Amino acid sequence: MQDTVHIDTLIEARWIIPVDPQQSILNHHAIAINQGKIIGIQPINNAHSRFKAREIIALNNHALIPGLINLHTHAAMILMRGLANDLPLMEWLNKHIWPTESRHVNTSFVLDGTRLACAEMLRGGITCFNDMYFFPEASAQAVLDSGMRASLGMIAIDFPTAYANDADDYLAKGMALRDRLYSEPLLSFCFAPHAPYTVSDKTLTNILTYAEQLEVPIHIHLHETLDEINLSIESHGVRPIERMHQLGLLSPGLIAVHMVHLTDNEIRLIKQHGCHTVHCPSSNLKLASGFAPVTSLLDNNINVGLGTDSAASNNRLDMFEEMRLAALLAKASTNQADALPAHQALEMATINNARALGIDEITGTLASGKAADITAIDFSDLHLSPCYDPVSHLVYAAGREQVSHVWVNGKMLLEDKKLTTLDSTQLHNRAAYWEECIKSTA
Ligand SMILES: CSC[C@H]1O[C@@H](n2cnc3c(O)ncnc32)[C@H](O)[C@@H]1O
Ligand SMILES: [Zn+2]
Repeated sequence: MQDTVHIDTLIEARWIIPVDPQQSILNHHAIAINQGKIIGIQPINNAHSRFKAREIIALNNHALIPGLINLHTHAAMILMRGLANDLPLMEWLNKHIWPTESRHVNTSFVLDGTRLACAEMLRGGITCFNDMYFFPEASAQAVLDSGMRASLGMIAIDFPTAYANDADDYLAKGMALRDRLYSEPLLSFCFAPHAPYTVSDKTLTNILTYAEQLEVPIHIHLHETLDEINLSIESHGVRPIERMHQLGLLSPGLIAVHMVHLTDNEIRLIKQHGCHTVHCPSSNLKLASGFAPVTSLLDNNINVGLGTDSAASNNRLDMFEEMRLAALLAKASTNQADALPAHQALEMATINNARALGIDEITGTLASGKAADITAIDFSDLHLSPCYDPVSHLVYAAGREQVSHVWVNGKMLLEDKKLTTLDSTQLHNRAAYWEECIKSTA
């Protein structure tokens, strides 16, 4: 007879989907959580004899999955959602987004925008995101307020903004922030040079040196559009991936976002160097950037994660949408119905993303010893009944509206669809304020 173990929380569920290659789906099991960590996953009856929980949450018609991770976003840009639509990337950036950013983006914009984005992401079952934006100290504050996990970009872009004067200033500010918040358990950092067309060789080389010293990943937009590739050939004589290769940036520390226009040789290089890639299907479709060769990347055992990009180009921060689109696009673009099956889409949104961020020992699957970053999906709606395969429903039939509960590091941040850390009324008021500001200068 084993001793009873006193724990914080026991969550019972109809299905537990660990997204762990060693584990299949578990029916009528419970997850035991103590001090922020998963300490056991057992059949419900066994769990009750083994654990005495301060709080028991019975989710009898729900699935529990690892918290979804958004591997590429610019959270604060949610305040520009719907501002400029139906445009290709360069026109969208040059004529609309960059002028608006230059007029309005400051600490308070980023704080309000990132809080609003955290609210949307939590309501959609996202527990962690990888961000790239100006004033990351304000993003950090919003993330801490929300209780989410995040990786923040130490950004660099070779033009001055209200945030920094030049590349060295951007990097100094980013690294000072990292030094200050280094011990925050839910925060991590990436270097985030914006893109090949906005960052010089010198800045990229400096970033590489710092990234190697500090053992921090580099997060960059890469091969997003044909315009980007043509610009690189005009300015540098080579395509962007070749340039990154020449500069020494291709490595397992690189998180390359978009990766839309790739030759076989470029795929070989990415594989050889163990780079991580991020597929952003909605953003690529909406900006007409093209179709990333995701199936070829996966067939070459390249790690492919999933991201939303910003709410200004997507226009949602919805990882259910990205999983479904990734799966459907892979099938249509290869004429293979078995390309990118549902479970693989779920892996991309969880463990693949955690691996890219170097936090796969902490999160990305449901297993004993990992942080309790958990998303519960309610299967009671009519469109999810009957259910032969919960993973199929998660990717092809369910949506973020079915997310009922979210825990990060054992703390419940969404309870019965209600945010526990962020104030929705305040978020509405601040969004209305920014709408007026931006409209007044349009
Ligand atoms: C240096 S902060 C981030 C910078 O990136 C811009 N941005 C947003 N979405 C995209 C995209 O899809 N491709 C390239 N750049 C993008 C954003 O407006 C900020 O200026
Ligand atoms: Zn982006």
